[in-house]
Amino acid sequence: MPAQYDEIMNGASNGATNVMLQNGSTDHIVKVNNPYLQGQEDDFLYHFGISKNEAGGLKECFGDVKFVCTGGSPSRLKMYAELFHNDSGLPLSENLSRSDRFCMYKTGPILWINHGMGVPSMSIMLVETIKLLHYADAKDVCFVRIGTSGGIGVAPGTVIVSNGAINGLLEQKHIQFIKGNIVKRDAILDKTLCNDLYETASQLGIPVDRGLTLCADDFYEGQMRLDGAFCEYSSDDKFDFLRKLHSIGVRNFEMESTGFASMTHRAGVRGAIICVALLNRLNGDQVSIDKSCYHEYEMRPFRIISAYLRSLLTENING
Ligand SMILES: O=P(O)(O)O[C@@H]1C[C@H](O)[C@@H](CO)O1
Ligand SMILES: O=c1cc[nH]c(=O)[nH]1
Repeated sequence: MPAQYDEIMNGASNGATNVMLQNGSTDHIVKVNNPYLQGQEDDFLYHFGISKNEAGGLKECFGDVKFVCTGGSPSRLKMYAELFHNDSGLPLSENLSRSDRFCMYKTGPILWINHGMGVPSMSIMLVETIKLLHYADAKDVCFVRIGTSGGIGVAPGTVIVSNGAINGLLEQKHIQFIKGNIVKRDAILDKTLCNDLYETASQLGIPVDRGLTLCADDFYEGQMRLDGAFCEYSSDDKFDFLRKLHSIGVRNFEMESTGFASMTHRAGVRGAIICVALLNRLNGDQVSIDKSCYHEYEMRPFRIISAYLRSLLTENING
């Protein structure tokens, strides 16, 4: 058994034995809906390098998880986990992922996992995390994507709390291709969690707005940039589209929201997305902010989730 799992199970590295996180739900399991899994003795979560029948048991390791915080970059998520460990005093685990695809850190009942760029990468992470938490018998889990985005008609640095996620056809649906067909699934975020995060941002004095998030399949043409390697539309086309999006309530572009909203909904877990706008796309396409400004911006979603999580943490005196 790797040292880090051993430590976690002995309560040495995550403090899970006496920490509760009250997130307002009761006894909702993390759902999987796959009859084939029932007949399968073991299940290897390839992109984490973790098995269902892990020595020591997934329940002991992950059964207490109440929040999964996720975003694209592995180093950013590691930094968030370390900062949350400092903010909360909760012990920080080693990287629990044995694969280099994703990192996974644990601070008490909170997991910090990166998802890479775009829905295809993120969906692999979500499927394996949903199965992991299902096998661990975790209950009442919330997932929050804390990320970056391109703002539409908002000042750079504004954090957008998504009140819906739309695909490139401007529908609140996640599109998959299965069996040669297009399958569309509802993209649904948790209103209460979104409202709570919006309130937390307001209380912290962080510039915040609510709006729809457009989930693009790429950074350039899919977001109507004029600075990609290919561009077969005009500047007028771009601005017409951005203005149309703004008029129907879209406030930012990113690349994961519909997949995130539909998969969390299908798993019966509550999901929310808060992304800082790195730029206002009505003013340009290049993300050319300096390093310290970028850092200040990427810290804003973290400051919100950290304050929110700390407000939910209580000591379980019976633990
Ligand atoms: O991980 P974040 O939220 O920063 O990811 C956004 C969406 C795309 O994956 C990426 C493009 O730069 O930024
Ligand atoms: O413009 C942007 C910035 C970050 N992420 C995106 O997907 N688009």
